[in-house]
Amino acid sequence: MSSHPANYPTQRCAIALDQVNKVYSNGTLALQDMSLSIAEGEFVSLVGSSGCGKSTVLRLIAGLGKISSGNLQVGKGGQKPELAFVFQEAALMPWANVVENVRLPLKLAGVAKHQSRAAVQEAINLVDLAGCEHSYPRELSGGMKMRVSIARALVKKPDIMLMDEPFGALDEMTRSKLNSDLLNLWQQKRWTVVFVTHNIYEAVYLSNRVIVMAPRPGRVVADVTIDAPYPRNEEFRTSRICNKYCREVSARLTAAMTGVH
Ligand SMILES: Nc1ncnc2c1ncn2[C@@H]1O[C@H](COP(=O)(O)OP(=O)(O)OP(=O)(O)O)[C@@H](O)[C@H]1O
Repeated sequence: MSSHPANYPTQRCAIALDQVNKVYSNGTLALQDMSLSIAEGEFVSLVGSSGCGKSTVLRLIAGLGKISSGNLQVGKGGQKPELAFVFQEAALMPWANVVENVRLPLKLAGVAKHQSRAAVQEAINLVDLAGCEHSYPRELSGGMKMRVSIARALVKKPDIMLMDEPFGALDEMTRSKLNSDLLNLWQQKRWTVVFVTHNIYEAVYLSNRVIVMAPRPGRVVADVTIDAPYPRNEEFRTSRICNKYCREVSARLTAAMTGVH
């Protein structure tokens, strides 16, 4: 059984793209008629070959760039949700320790140091870095740096997490551990997650739905619901059902690349 209450993900729409087109200033049609609806609390992955517009979707949701036509709605009824972005590069400040790196978004928002202390410590604890508060990035492994990056995203208590290949540069063991820890966090915090990855296995393991995109122009060619309960553990990773979904997503990707849908 899922450890989510029965109403998670909710039926409330968190993000809706309706026939969105995105043309960059150099004329590149990055997205064509992209329609995608994501419910609050849902974990959705975007997969597709390089250049199919995955990062463009994330950037548009984040408000980093305008759609060319269509409709994009993030949040409901004029209430702007809190958004957090996590990139493949942890992009930490090398001269600052873990606490100062995690505190950055609060500092930029003008929150005084003494008022941010509890939130910073909570975020550090959540990513399992308690004890490393005073370490500098050069003293941390790649996986630990990514944990700091996730803590920095968590510190403002986001409603929506946008993750652009966050674990793409990590070795398989570290990626696998961070995948499990991310799922645990998601189950506690119930953000809406949009997760970009090139790794089919990771997408299936994590997601409620895997969206397969095709390039030139970028568009959705398949929307695969991963009908398997959470929590997903080691048993799920090696299960027949997980394997079945990986094969299905893989076939859809191959079809997308060869133009046969
Ligand atoms: N700022 C930009 N100006 C012009 N074209 C752009 C810009 N950003 C992206 N593109 C183009 O838009 C298309 C989609 O790019 P995007 O980065 O969204 O793809 P992606 O699926 O995330 O690729 P990757 O997996 O390689 O990161 C590509 O053809 C890319 O060259």
